[in-house]
Amino acid sequence: MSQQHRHPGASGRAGAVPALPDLPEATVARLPEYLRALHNLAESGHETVSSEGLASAAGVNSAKLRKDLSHLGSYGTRGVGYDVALLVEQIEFVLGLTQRRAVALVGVGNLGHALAGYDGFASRGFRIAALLDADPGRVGEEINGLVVRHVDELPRIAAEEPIAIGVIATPARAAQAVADQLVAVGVTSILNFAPCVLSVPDGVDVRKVDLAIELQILSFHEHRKASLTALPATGGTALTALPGGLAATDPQEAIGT
Ligand SMILES: NC(=O)c1ccc[n+]([C@@H]2O[C@H](COP(=O)([O-])OP(=O)(O)OC[C@H]3O[C@@H](n4cnc5c(N)ncnc54)[C@H](O)[C@@H]3O)[C@@H](O)[C@H]2O)c1
Repeated sequence: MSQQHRHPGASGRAGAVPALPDLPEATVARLPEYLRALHNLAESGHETVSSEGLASAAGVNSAKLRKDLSHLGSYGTRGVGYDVALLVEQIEFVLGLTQRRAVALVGVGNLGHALAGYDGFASRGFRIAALLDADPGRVGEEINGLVVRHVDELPRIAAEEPIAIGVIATPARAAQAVADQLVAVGVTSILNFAPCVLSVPDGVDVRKVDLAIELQILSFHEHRKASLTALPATGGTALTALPGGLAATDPQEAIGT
């Protein structure tokens, strides 16, 4: 997932909750991984965990984990490690998960149906409050106990209950208009599944999920691995010819590594 837009000085949503630490974005991205690992540890009866244990459960290196958690003022206890319940509490507080946030999902087609039927949001602090679509043929359909409403009802829905996050699962050609509608009713966080760049005002955060891009990045690594095994050793520096006469001289400078 990529971050498309973030307004200046907004890391950690400064202003909304003044006591929050100003965290590096990469740390913010890892906190949900720690949280998931901590929940699993708690479920299996662990009350404490070492930084190495938590790092390996979360799939990161332990020095990075210690640095991340030090931003929260969490250093663990020498010889004991971190208190699992306390760390869950701290991370949930920082991520703003102590309140359940209302999500409006716009576009209830193939992907929208899958998202609307996914139970995992509730256990992670989110509640799908509205399902919206422009197709009258979809309006009225019930998914997981929620009835699909027409997207034009968005202002009424947002007036009934503030929408914290808007999820866009429409075709790309409709996504900008939907983003504008969400912004117009006060939504300041958008998760965009449509393969396009959205233009939003300052103060609105957009994150984009594009599985095709993830596959393309993996494709690059596959391609690179194949090219490295095909090349004879060149004393550590491989020179790979690219179309158009370009050359990649440093295979370590791969995107996404
Ligand atoms: N991010 C990913 O990894 C990923 C994966 C699959 C699909 N997608 C993208 O997700 C989007 C949805 O894909 P899909 O397969 O579910 O498409 P779909 O055609 O099945 O569903 C799209 C829905 O959006 C609705 N819609 C169209 N315009 C609208 C508007 N203005 N307001 C509200 N609803 C509107 C349609 O009526 C339809 O129900 C596409 O942009 C697709 O490219 C992304």
